[in-house]
Amino acid sequence: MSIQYKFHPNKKATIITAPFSGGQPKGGVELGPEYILNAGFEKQISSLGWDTEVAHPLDKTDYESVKSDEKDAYGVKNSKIVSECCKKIHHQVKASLGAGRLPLTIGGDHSIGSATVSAALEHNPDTCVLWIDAHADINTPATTDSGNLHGCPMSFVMGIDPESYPPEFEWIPQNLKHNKLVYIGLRDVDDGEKAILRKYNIAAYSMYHVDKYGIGKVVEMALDAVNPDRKFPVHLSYDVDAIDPSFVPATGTRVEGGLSLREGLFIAEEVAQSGLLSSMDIVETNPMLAETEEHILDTVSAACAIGRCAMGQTLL
Ligand SMILES: NC(=[NH2+])NCCC[C@H](N)C(=O)O
Ligand SMILES: [Mn+2]
Ligand SMILES: [Mn+2]
Repeated sequence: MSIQYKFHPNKKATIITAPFSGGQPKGGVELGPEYILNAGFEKQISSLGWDTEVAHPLDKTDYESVKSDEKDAYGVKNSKIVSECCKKIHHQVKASLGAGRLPLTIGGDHSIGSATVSAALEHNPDTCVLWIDAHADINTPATTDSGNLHGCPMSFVMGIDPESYPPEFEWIPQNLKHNKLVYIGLRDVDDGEKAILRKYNIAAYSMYHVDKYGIGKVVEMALDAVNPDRKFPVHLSYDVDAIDPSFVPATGTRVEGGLSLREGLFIAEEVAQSGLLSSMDIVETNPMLAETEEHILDTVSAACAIGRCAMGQTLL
């Protein structure tokens, strides 16, 4: 039986490329979308019955040559280009949703999460967010040590400590409520982020919970936390580093002790089964950090598989 998508009954999707690396210092993550598309991703999604199109909102803008490793007066790096890139992605995600299509944004680093999540919420304010990641990405410019903006998108969308934001981020709609976000896969959370998670009582399932309860129960608890009646649209923001680096080596902030590949794919399958998927990101694939050809293949294949599972591929 094929899955019914409540918010996308006509099964139309836009694959949105976000070839951008300015949210973190390492080069190569901007090549993620190209590798994923070259692996045949669009065909894989259309084979599942989706009417697909591909959008390139960043066009050929050269962000790489203007990227810098200097923190600004607010303690973060590259605010101008991150903001500019996010604005373009935000408008594309909103346009796709407005046209009745499921936006599937492929990165690129996770700084674009503030663009996609805020767009999903503008389209439907009931949307809840499943953030699958080793990291919480909820630093504010005041709490971040690294100054890397891919570690901050969730604070921007929630409007946590807005006085600390560079003016470039004033446009981001602060439209995500604290009870609408849930994490799975966490295992490297900064102290300032832990304080934020506690202060706002944000639902979070770390690898400890995955080991303790099993992934099936954890996904159920996660959906219960943000979508108890299973009626709200789901934005799935998937950082490939949630999966253990032994399966997904080519990513910029690897953390040992992650999800098995099957656990990682199960999350996407279960979101698909809920029928509530409305929009999605797959980010942080960095082919340049591979040490071997096999590393590239493993990582790109995992990114494609995450997308296929969320878009309705079943094992039988
Ligand atoms: N999207 C990611 N991979 N984020 C990693 C963030 C790491 C760290 N918490 C930081 O703020 O820099
Ligand atoms: Mn991460
Ligand atoms: Mn992330």
